[in-house]
This record gives sequence, structure tokens and C-alpha cells, in this order.
Amino acid sequence: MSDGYMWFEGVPFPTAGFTPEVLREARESFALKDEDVLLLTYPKSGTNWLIEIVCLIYSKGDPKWIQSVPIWDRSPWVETEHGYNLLKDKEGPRLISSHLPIQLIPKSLFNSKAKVIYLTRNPRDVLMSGYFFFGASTFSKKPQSMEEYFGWFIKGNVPYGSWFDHTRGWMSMRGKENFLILSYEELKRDTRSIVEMISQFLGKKLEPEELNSVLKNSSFQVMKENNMSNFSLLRGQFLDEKNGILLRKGKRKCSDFKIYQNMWRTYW
Ligand SMILES: Nc1ncnc2c1ncn2[C@@H]1O[C@H](COP(=O)(O)O)[C@@H](OP(=O)(O)O)[C@H]1O
Ligand SMILES: CCc1ccc(OS(=O)(=O)O)cc1
Repeated sequence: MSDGYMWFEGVPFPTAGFTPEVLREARESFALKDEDVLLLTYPKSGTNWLIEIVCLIYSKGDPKWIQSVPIWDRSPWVETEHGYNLLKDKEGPRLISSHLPIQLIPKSLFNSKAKVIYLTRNPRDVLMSGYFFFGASTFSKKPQSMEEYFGWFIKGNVPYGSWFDHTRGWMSMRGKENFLILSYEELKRDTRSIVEMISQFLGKKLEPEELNSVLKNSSFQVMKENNMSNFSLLRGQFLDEKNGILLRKGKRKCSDFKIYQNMWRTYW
């Protein structure tokens, strides 16, 4: 009997939008080019913030692109049916997103000079963000409570598997010339410096006014209002009309601490 996931090589994926055939073909046959940029994260680590920043760096701060094309088409997901089909015939340098753990990523990555940014986030906030997001989605298993979701998270029975394995796997690439490893927390603390670091890593020098525009247009408030980036286009079909929110709050809420307290009480 199905447990609400499509399992591929020991990793759980949602049952819609993912197939073993695409996952296998992506790993075995997808050819990364040296000029591609790969944005890697475990789900709920600030993926879409990073994508927005990189898109704005590529457009030199001009918001036209981010205001007119859905975020999943600007930097498609190599592991989804939709993303894979968009990417495989695309010419020129590509922005590519992925939540895949290292063992499932296209093998061609390891022989290419494609630039890779891996964004990490502390597991406590990833857990909380995932609890609300997947709880409001139609494509993933819905937890009945935070305690239940915590149990799944610790075992890796959540979309894309274990945070611990994912992070350990990708952190092993630390120090490679074409890898930039960042955290959500440092991006939040010193956004300007980290955005400058990203643009330097990508070889895209920004003039001061261009940098200001990247910062403004990727800010929490502006992204929250951008229908091409805030997942409002997914409401109804993939996300709850009311609770299906990508940009939940951008900082911890007092009520989150209550949930943590109850969770710790249950487990310890
Ligand atoms: N521009 C931005 N600035 C700060 N945080 C952002 C952001 N855009 C998205 N986020 C946060 O990134 C998390 C979603 O990550 P992902 O894109 O990987 O799904 C959400 O965290 P919270 O749920 O803790 O609010 C969301 O609020
Ligand atoms: C399970 C598939 C899926 C879909 C959307 C997600 O959100 S995000 O990319 O992390 O913002 C995560 C996983």
C-alpha cells in the first residue's frame, strides 16, 4: 500500500510531478554545461529567495523578468517532469534549481565547471517551515500535528528525505572551486554582503544602483507581493487557498516557540 510518497532509491518524493523515469534520466543523462548555474537546497531553506536574487543579478536589478515569468520557469527544477522537459532542450547558460541529495544529482555535474550554490538553513526553522508548507499542500503527506511531523523529519520521511543526509552529502563539496556554500541565516543577517559575494562568484559585476535594485526587489516584502514568486499561482491546485503561503513571515513567531515547547515535551 502507498504511504503517500513515491520512493526512488530510498528517498521519498511527492506522488505528483515526479516519476522514477525522469529521476533516473536526470541522474544518468542530463548534461550540465560549464556555463550553467545550479541552485541547490534542502526544501524550505530559502530556495526561492536565492532564485530571486540570482535572477535579479542576471537581469542587473531590472525586475521585468521576475515580474513576468513564474519562478519555476526561470530556474526550473531538474528533477520534476515539468522542469526537466524545459531544461533539456534549452540553449545557452541555464539557471537550474534542485532539492536533490548528492547521490541523485545528474552525474555530469562532477565533470563540469557549472557553478553551484548550496544554501543551508538550520533544521529547526526548516522543520517549522516544512510543517506549515507541506501541511497546506495537496502534493505531500499532511501531518496531523507538529509532533507527528517531527517524527517524520527525524527519520527522513519527508519530501527529499533526511535533512541530515542532504546537508552532510553536499557539505562534502566544500572547498571545491565551483561551489559556494551559504546559509539562510547569514543571507538574512548581512544580505548586501552576501548578494555581493554571489554576484562576484557568478562573475556578474553589479553597479551600486543595480545592487540596490537586486536588494529591494528580492526583499521579503516585495517578494511576498510578487505573484510570479510567492506561489499564489499554485493556490487552489497545489496549495490551500488560505494557508498555502511561501513567504510565511521571514522570522520566528512567538507561537512557534509554543509549538517547540510542546514538541520537546513529547519527545524528551
Ligand atoms: N525574500 C525573502 N527574505 C527572507 N526569507 C524569505 C524570502 N523569501 C522566502 N523566504 C523564506 O524562505 C522559506 C521558504 O524556503 P523555500 O523557498 O526553500 O521553500 C520561508 O521561511 P518561513 O516558512 O520560515 O517563513 C520564507 O519565508
Ligand atoms: C515536494 C515538492 C516540493 C515542492 C515545493 C517545495 O517548495 S520549495 O521549493 O522548497 O519552496 C518543496 C518541495
